[in-house]
Order: sequence, then structure tokens, then C-alpha cells
Amino acid sequence: METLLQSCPIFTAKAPVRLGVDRQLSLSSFAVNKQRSCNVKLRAISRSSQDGSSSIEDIRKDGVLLGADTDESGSVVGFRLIPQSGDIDVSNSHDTITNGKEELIVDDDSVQTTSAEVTYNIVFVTSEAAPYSKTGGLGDVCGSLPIALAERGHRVMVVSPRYLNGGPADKKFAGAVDLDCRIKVSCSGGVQEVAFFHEYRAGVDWVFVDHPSYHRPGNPYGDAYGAFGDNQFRFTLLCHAACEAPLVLPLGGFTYGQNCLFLANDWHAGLVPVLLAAKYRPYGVYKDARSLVVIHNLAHQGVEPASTYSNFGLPPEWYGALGWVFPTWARTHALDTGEAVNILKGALVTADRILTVSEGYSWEITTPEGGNGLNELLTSRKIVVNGITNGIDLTEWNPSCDAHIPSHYSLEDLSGKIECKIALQKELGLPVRPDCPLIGFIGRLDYQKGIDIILSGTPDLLQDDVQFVMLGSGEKQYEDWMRATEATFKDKFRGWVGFNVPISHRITAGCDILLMPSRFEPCGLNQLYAMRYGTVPVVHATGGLGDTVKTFNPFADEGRGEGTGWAFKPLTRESMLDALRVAIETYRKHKSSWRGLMKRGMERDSSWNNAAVQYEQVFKWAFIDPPYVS
Ligand SMILES: Nc1ncnc2c1ncn2[C@@H]1O[C@H](COP(=O)(O)OP(=O)(O)O[C@H]2O[C@H](CO)[C@@H](O)[C@H](O)[C@H]2O)[C@@H](O)[C@H]1O
Repeated sequence: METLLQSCPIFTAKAPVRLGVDRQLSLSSFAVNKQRSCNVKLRAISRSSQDGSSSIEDIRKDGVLLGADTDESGSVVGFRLIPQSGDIDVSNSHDTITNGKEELIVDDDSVQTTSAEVTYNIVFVTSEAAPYSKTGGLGDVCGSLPIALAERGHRVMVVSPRYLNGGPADKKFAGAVDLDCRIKVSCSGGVQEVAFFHEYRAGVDWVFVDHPSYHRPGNPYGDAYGAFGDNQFRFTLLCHAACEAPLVLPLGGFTYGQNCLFLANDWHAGLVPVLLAAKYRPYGVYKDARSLVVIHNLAHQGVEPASTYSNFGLPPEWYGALGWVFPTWARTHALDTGEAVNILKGALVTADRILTVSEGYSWEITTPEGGNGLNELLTSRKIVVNGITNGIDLTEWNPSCDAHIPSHYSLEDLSGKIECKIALQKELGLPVRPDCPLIGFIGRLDYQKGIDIILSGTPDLLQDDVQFVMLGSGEKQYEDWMRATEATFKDKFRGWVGFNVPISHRITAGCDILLMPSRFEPCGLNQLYAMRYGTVPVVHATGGLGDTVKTFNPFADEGRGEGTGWAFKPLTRESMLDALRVAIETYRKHKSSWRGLMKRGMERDSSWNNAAVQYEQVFKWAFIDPPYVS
């Protein structure tokens, strides 16, 4: 056996181990990494064979042995082995846990390395994932981070609803096939049957939970009449289904199994850690799994009346995990006891670790101003809270090959950017004036995004010789204001009411300045897209905006200048206008400074690989500590 294994191809550097024909192992970098992991196990066999002990059982303990491959003579030449989550890739075994105080410091080698040192079976649970569903940044992140993690060797599944609204968007789910696997979920006083659809794309298992409540006109959360009244039910169903998926779905022939890592995104997925603790672990299931809750927006917590607790399908004694009492000032009337259930609170109590999408925001949520009532709970769990700045999808957002923009450009040749500006002015019906500063805004029209500040500052801003375009939908009062402002300032202002991804790309490419006066911003993606497109951001210095946009300093770096935009503070109409005026002045009168701003923004590393390495660090910490048990 020893001689045979040494002579077989698995011990040569270039020849691949024979892993059988399973699809996951042959299609992605996951394959490469798992292949390496298998090599580790096989070395273990050869060692134990030397001292005469049993070999196959050793492997079984560490992974799932599907069978052995033999050559024509019947000799074993390889094993079809699925390693367990948490496998160590010895090809890359230096340690990146750099700080005992658990600060996210990752050495440069790890960032440059394309495969993870330790690989996990990861299950994202999310209410949206682009390109299948997207209403904002959550969709972007859950559409691209899983791919980055899969590329680094992890086995990754994303569980999200199969939304069908009867429109053209339904085509996005056309590639997902019915897995013919039905499960029954007990919640909301009945038993619901859900189905699973699946598409394997870009190295990731995209799993769509199917139920009639996901099939209706509108977006994932509501329609023209407001939020759907049964969202608590719809996302309870998602969480139950997501907890079953790793156990029941034989993706590529085998399940993810119990030893996996759940990433529950925002309140919609918040029941996942609660279910692990209350429904599974007491019965010996998911004993070694871990869960992370990722906060993209603390302002939305999934709060409903306390009487709805019975809808969750949780044991009565777990009420305390989700129970929530509003402070007196927030109650609606004198007899209101303020009792409610809060899904995100339940997640924050039971998750093994808590992540936010920027470092700045991870601190802000522990303060009364940024904690949305959860700051004390978050402070008590501070030791497990980390912030990792989002990356962006560098394929989708790439000015040198973006399919949505009329001309392509790069750092080396910026001429296409002016063409994008001219094309945008034409498309919007604005006067075509390449020299006129063009300012853009893209985002949801709501309180978070500081629309009220834009609204109060716009009449002053438009006194200047500038053009301003806004793309967004949301609160009706702001949509109406955009229409009215366009009617008043025909040559200067355009308000595009709606959600339109191609237009968002054209605005990002065609504008000179992107405005983001967000009241709070957990990370923000538009400023990252803008910098990549040579569009200079002017932002309120909060959360991820403060972390990612550095204010221009013309004197730094021996007069060459430093910074990628302007981050103003406090959030007032005056300070926003001041920052915009400095930006406009720099654009008009200091062309070389402007080119420096564009260049530094375009050079900024916003890759997901960078963020994925930091996620891996947190995964490691999650598995070092024991899982949450009540
Ligand atoms: N009308 C429109 N038409 C087309 N596209 C539009 C659009 N309005 C918004 N978008 C797109 O939606 C995304 C918005 O992402 P953001 O991160 O800026 O904010 P959001 O508040 O949704 O995300 C939350 O989650 C993300 C992800 O973690 C955090 O970055 C953020 O701070 C947090 O509030 C961008 O891709 C943007 O282009």
C-alpha cells in the first residue's frame, strides 16, 4: 500500500488525484482545494499503513469516504473523499491569527493567496441575492461574497426565496431546477410544504426556497401598497427551510451536513441561529455548527407584536430570546405595554459571532445614537463583534468592460469617461456640456440616505453652474419632490424615479461627483463603485462612508495630494454644500488635482478577496469558541 500510494499520481505535484466524478469537485477551485485536502488524508493513510494500523477508518473519521478508485489491476490509486468542514489545506498552512485580542489584522500573504488555509461548508441565508433578486446592497453582497469564498476553496450554498412576480424578472430563476425535495415546516399554526430549486453557478450552490407566499407582484418585501403583511411568516419559512437544506439536499450527490457555518444576513435570516439553539442542538443536531449574524442595516429588526411569537415554531420557553420591550417613550398609548418580538434581537443573542459591514459601523451600533435600541445588547457582546468592509464585484463594476455603459475606459486611458458623460447628458435630455460639473445620487429615497438634506440644499446648489441627476425610489414625498424639482430646473436637474440597474451604471460612469449624505451607512457600495469609475465621492463621514472615503488634502505626499473624495461632518445642509463647493472648485480649477483624486479612487483595492480573507479569520474564531447553548 505504501509503495502503491507513493507511486500513484496524487503524490506528484502536478498530476491530479482521482476524486471520482462528482460535479462540485471537478468544476471549481473548490475542487483544487478539496483535492489538496484529500492529499492530506491520503498521506495519513500511508503513514498509518506503515505501522500496520487500519487506514480507511482513519479517513472516515475526518471526512466522507465515497469509495476507492482502482486501476486495471485492481490496486487502489485514489479515494473519492469529501472532507469535513474545517479541513486544513497544508499547501498553505501559515497562520493568520495575528492578534490574541481578536483584531482583524490579516497578513498580506493571506490576501494575495487565492485559496483559504481552512475551508468550511458555508450556508448563506438571505432575503436577496443578485442577480436573482436585488433591492439594494444586501443583494449585491450576497450575490458576490459567496462566489469569492467559493473561489478560495470553501463549499458555499446560498439559500434565498424563489420570488416570482409574474414579470420579466422571473427569467432570472430559469436556470434553477426543482430538486424534487419537499419538506414540511410547522409554523404559524399549521404545516407548510416548501420545495427547493437549485442552480450551480460560479462555484456556488444557489438554493431557492419555493412556496406560494413568494409568488406575487412587487419586490421581495412589498408592493405599491406598502410592505407585505405576512413578511414575518415568509421569512420564518425561509429560516426553517435554510436550517433543513444542509441536512436534506444532496447537492452534487452529497449533503453539506451538520458541521457547517451559517451566515444569517439581516433580520430576515435572524431566526437561523435561534432555531439552531432551540430546535436542533437540544436533540444533538448541529452540535458542531456555528452561526454568524451579519448586520447590513440595524434599522430593520423584524419587530412584531408579542402575540405573534407562536408563529415562529419555537418552543414556548424560548420566548425570552426574542422578547423585546419598547421604552415608554416609544409606546403608542398609555395602555401599551410595549411588548414585542424582535427577530434581530434573537439573532444577536444566539449567534456565535456578529459581523457588520464596516469597522466604523461595528462601533457605531454600540452607541445609543447608532444602536437602534440594541446598543446595550451589542455592547454586552462586544467581544464577538467585528466589522469587515464590503468588497465589490469587480467583474460587474468594471469601466473597461461594463456592458451598460456606452464607452469603456481605464486608468491608462480616461477618454471614454467624457464620452460616458456626454451620452448621459443626451440620454437625460440635459444640455450637452462636457465641462459642466455633473453630480449624481443613486439610492433608496428614505431617511437613512439623507434625502431631506439633499432636498433642502438643492435650490442653493443649483444656483451654481452645475447639473444634478438623482436615481431612486422610495418615499412618495421624495419621489414627488424629484419630479417637481425637475420641472423647475429643466436645464440642471433630472430625477429618475425607479429602480434601474443599467441606468445606475451609466450615472456612476458619466458623473464627475457622487453625492451620499447618508444619515448612517453600515458600509455603502455606491461610493466604492464611484471610485472605481473615477467618479469622486462627496459623503457624510459616517459608518462605512467614513472608513472608505478619505478627504482630499492637496498638500500631503510632498504636494502630490492625498485622498479620494470629501467626507464631511456634521450632517447639515451647510457642511454638505461646503464640501460640494470645494469639490466643484477643484474640478473646475485644479485639473491635475482632480486627476489625482480619480486615479487614487480607481486604484483603491475594493476586491472581495480582501474582505473574504478577513471573513475567514472570523470563521476561525467562531470555531475556536464553543457554540451557543442556552
Ligand atoms: N434606484 C436604483 N436603481 C438601481 N440600483 C439602485 C437603486 N437604488 C439603489 N441601487 C443599488 O442598490 C445598491 C445599494 O447599496 P448600498 O450599499 O448603497 O445601500 P443599501 O442601503 O441598500 O444597503 C445596505 O446593505 C449594504 C450591503 O452591506 C451596505 O453597504 C449599506 O450600507 C446598507 O445600508 C447599490 O448597488 C445601488 O447601485
